[in-house]
Amino acid sequence: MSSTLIVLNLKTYLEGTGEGAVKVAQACKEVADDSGIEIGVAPQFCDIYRVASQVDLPVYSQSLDPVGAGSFTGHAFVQSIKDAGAVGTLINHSECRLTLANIDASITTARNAALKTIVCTNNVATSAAAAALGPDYVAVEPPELIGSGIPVSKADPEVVTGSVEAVKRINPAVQVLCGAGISKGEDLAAALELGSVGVLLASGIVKAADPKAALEDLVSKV
Ligand SMILES: O=C[C@H](O)COP(=O)(O)O
Repeated sequence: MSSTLIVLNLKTYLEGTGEGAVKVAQACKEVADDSGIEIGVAPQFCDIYRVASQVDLPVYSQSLDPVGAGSFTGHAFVQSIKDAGAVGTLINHSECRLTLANIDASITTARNAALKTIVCTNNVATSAAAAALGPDYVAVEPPELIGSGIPVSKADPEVVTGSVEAVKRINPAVQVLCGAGISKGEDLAAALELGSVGVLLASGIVKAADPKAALEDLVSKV
């Protein structure tokens, strides 16, 4: 496997019993095996167990709550997420934003459970702030480009290079992903050219008529 990382966020695009998530995850696994590029998938909470137990690929939670075992209701409990088979979690996605204090607490909670952490950010300043909290990855995504089909690597390359530079300056151990509008091989190649180590993406693959073909195109230029 190369050090490039692709994380496919299924958001709430797939309705039904979770079979759709398993099918997309299986396509990710096949393309990862063929390309040698690590591909992870972030399904709905309730599909983590189904996906992780049926497909041998890294599964991420779409978020988690910084609560321990005990008197907490309606929270995404880290130990349940881990026991369901997740290896990591997104934190502070643009569609599930947290306060800075809760981002910090979520990173600590995930790290204590040995889950990888991907903190999403919306600009260079928040990438710098996130890097100071020491996650494994910062994933910079301008919200206006999310789901737009317009790749961040073309529309706003400076937010990627600026985040890479800021993160490196603040905490060189943190790696940078980028996302928003990424769907094609040229988008991933451009993202890597800009200094990120991979991409966080969703609609371009999940909503494609043939997600496996879309994934094959995504990795075709690396
Ligand atoms: O989590 C994924 C990002 O929000 C990007 O979404 P998108 O690929 O649909 O633009």
